[in-house]
Amino acid sequence: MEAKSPSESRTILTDLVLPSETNPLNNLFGGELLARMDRAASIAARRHSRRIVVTASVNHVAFNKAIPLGSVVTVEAVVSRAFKSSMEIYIDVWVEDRESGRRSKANEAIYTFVAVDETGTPIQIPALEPESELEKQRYEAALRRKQLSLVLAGKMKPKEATELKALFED
Ligand SMILES: CCCCCCCCCCCCCCCC(=O)SCCNC(=O)CCNC(=O)[C@H](O)C(C)(C)COP(=O)(O)OP(=O)(O)OC[C@H]1O[C@@H](n2cnc3c(N)ncnc32)[C@H](O)[C@@H]1OP(=O)(O)O
Repeated sequence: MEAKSPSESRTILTDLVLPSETNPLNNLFGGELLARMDRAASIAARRHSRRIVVTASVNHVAFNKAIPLGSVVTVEAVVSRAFKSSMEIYIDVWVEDRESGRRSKANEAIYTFVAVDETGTPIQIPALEPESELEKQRYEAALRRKQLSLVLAGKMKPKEATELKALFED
């Protein structure tokens, strides 16, 4: 199976914040943003694997900035590392200033998707070859995040999480 580059999975969704999608402070609901991120991430995972994909885990979400009603929001998802059947998807959320058009980073998230066959059994996917410096950094750190996610899910013993342990031993 031929390795793929992150740009082959990059998925960009741009949409408005409508009144029905806001909280009492007139900012975008967290749940609405999670849904937009899940949608973009699933397309990125599908583009990388060309298989049926399912969300295995939401590893990290940070709501750093509230996103006001009427904002133009861009959700950018890309595969940051591919393992055997699972993929880490890194999501950056940008908000566009209505006056200047300048984009600022509002949130980010990290999801894990697994490629499966028609019976729901995990299936082998192509490797990922990072190219830019940022892609390489995210690729390197992805194994630690996978181990942390597996430990939290009770699917890996902490003592087996060697990459994760190394982080605390530096
Ligand atoms: C083409 C362009 C246009 C496309 C245009 C249309 C595209 C449009 C696409 C629509 C796509 C809709 C996308 C909906 C996405 C949902 O919303 S799916 C619904 C929510 N998710 C689910 O229902 C999943 C339910 N869970 C499961 O089915 C199983 O637990 C899983 C995820 C398949 C894993 O199964 P398992 O028996 O644990 O299998 P196991 O072999 O142990 O693990 C498999 C891999 O997952 C990893 N893993 C398992 N759990 C975790 C965890 N908690 N954390 C991290 N990794 C984990 C394992 O480490 C392993 O990784 P690899 O070493 O193989 O890489």
